[in-house]
Amino acid sequence: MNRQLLHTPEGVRDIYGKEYARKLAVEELIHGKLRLYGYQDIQTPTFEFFDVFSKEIGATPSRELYKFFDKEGNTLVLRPDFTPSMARCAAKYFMDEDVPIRFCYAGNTFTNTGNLQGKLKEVTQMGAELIGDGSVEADGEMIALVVESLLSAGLKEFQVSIGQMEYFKGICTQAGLDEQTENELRELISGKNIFGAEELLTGRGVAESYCRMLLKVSEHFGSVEVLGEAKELVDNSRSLEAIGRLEKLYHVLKSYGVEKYVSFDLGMLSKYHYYTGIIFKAYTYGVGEPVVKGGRYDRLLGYFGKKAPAIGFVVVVDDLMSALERQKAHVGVEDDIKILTYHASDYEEKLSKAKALRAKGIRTALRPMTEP
Ligand SMILES: N[C@@H](Cc1c[nH]c[nH+]1)C(=O)O
Repeated sequence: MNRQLLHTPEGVRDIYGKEYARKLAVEELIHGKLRLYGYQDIQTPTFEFFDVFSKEIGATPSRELYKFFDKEGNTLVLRPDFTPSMARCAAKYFMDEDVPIRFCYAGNTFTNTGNLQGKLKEVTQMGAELIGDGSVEADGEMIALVVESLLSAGLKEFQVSIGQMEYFKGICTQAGLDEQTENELRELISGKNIFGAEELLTGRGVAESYCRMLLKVSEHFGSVEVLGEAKELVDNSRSLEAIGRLEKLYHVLKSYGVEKYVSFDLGMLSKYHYYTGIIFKAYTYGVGEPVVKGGRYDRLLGYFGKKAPAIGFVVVVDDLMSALERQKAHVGVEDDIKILTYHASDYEEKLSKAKALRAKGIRTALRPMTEP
């Protein structure tokens, strides 16, 4: 037999038995929360036209996409990220809607990354998107929903770290950075490579005072006090408004009673360029990657022809499962199955017994008796 046939490629895996039962149970708990907040299920296709994830969208870099062709020669892409698909879908079916719409969804995403760190290339994500509401209350609802979703899944210790793209962008604009420098700097700062960032800024001749402000961005993380400190350092209106918004958000989060799960990090910058306001990530111990990622993307729908602010997040279910497993906090699953064995002679009798048990909600499977 060809043993190779039994293997899956690098970065994808089978999930079965108890592990899968637990994953489904967690998905159901989170789904319950999303529905409770009034989010409606939506399903978009697993693959889309390449343009939905193109460079202008600011989504996953092209080299990380799984691309293929259809018979007509169109380039198709396995979705690496739900957000552009949701934006496309909202623009298509809710073009004239002016009341906020709430979508929730679950499915797998695919990224063709290197084989480093044993990262999965196919992961299950569950998410929610609130489209058409640009308010700080909408930001608050999203963060509260993240907290409640994680709690409902059985996670107890986690932190939702909140950043604001506009704070950083405000300083970049004031410092007169071109787009390329801004992008390079964003990557260095997100990777906490401060030496690299300093080298870049001095190399590009950025004024000393702006260099200081930009390099300081990565130091503004921690509890709500960091907002005051960050405000002291800047004098451009864009960055100041960003801080003002975070202060209001903190107030909303206190009303939800979730502030103890929240911290701030102004150096948090996403690899996605479609974010325009707050961005956030939830971390817990046991996994290096965030278990939740999200943010505001007020201009993305415009790309698909609908002007509407939007905010959303995804729970990376596979990473959440790893964390729950390591923390020994996994949900209990009922996996008792009653097995009824039968001979050819008593099949009818066993079948009616199985039917009666199933009618009572008892999981029952029939199995032919194997002769010794
Ligand atoms: N799709 C984003 C998360 C998100 C959902 N909605 C807005 N942001 C990600 O994968 O990081």
